[in-house]
Amino acid sequence: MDKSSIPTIDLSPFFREGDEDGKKKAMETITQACTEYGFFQIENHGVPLDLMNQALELSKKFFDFPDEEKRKSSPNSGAPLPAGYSRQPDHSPDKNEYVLVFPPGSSFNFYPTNPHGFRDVLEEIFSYLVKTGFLIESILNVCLGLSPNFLKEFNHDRSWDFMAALRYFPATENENNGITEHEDGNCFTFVFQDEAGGLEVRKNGEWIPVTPIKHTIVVNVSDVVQVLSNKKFKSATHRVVRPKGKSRYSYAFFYNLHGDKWVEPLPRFTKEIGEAPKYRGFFSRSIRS
Ligand SMILES: O=C(O)CCC(=O)C(=O)O
Ligand SMILES: [Fe+2]
Repeated sequence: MDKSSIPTIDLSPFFREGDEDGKKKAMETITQACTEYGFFQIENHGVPLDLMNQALELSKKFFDFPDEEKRKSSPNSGAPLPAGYSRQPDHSPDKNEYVLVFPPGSSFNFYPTNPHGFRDVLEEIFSYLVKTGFLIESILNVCLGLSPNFLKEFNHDRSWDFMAALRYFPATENENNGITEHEDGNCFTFVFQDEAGGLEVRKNGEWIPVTPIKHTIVVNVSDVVQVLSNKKFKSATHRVVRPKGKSRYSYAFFYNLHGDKWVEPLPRFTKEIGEAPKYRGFFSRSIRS
């Protein structure tokens, strides 16, 4: 594996019958990436490529509207969840704005009506990302040596997932923070991005740029998988550095755990192999990291 970039894995063997060798090789690379730092990219992932293009084009159009237009789809102050358009407060070190969406059909959703077709594309891509989530979940089970349905049974309720269409403002002379370094608190996150670049993952103390490759999706293993596996798989530390002279557009899809779920290292990674748990159990809360 090239030390200065993150691996890209072709998932096509999982979409055809009988390519056991292809699946095995893909899973070996995924296992290595998750053991080392919890980040990899996927291609032939099942999400239609023209839909990814459309989603990025429409979010760019939306974010280019004047504030007044964007704020028409801001959540009301009494809204139970901040669906719709929001912008990080001026005092935040994170300089981005975003549209937050919950699963299609959720009564919490509050979609922009402009540009035309944005809502349809957001709903469609959300559904595809859930399907790719099922696939990644089943692959992670096998990579961890768990039963193929383990994560699905552990976490069967998909109504807690959400997705953000994001726009990062261009860096200024003095600062370039887009999202401060963090780990995601969910199971795993998918990111796809335009060509601007700026996402970085920390590996052995060094920041590695996740160079955009058109039509790939970044998979970011998060805290729940790290805790269940007693840190066999790492929750990746990542950040976004804003490029100069241009905005950056991305989508982040959070494959979450449903509310108030007890999470602790599994016996398979602790007492069954004589290792002490590295974490105490906790109730997960499904919140944006
Ligand atoms: O926009 C990105 O590339 C990453 C977003 C992210 O890390 C997050 O929202 O947690
Ligand atoms: Fe993140």
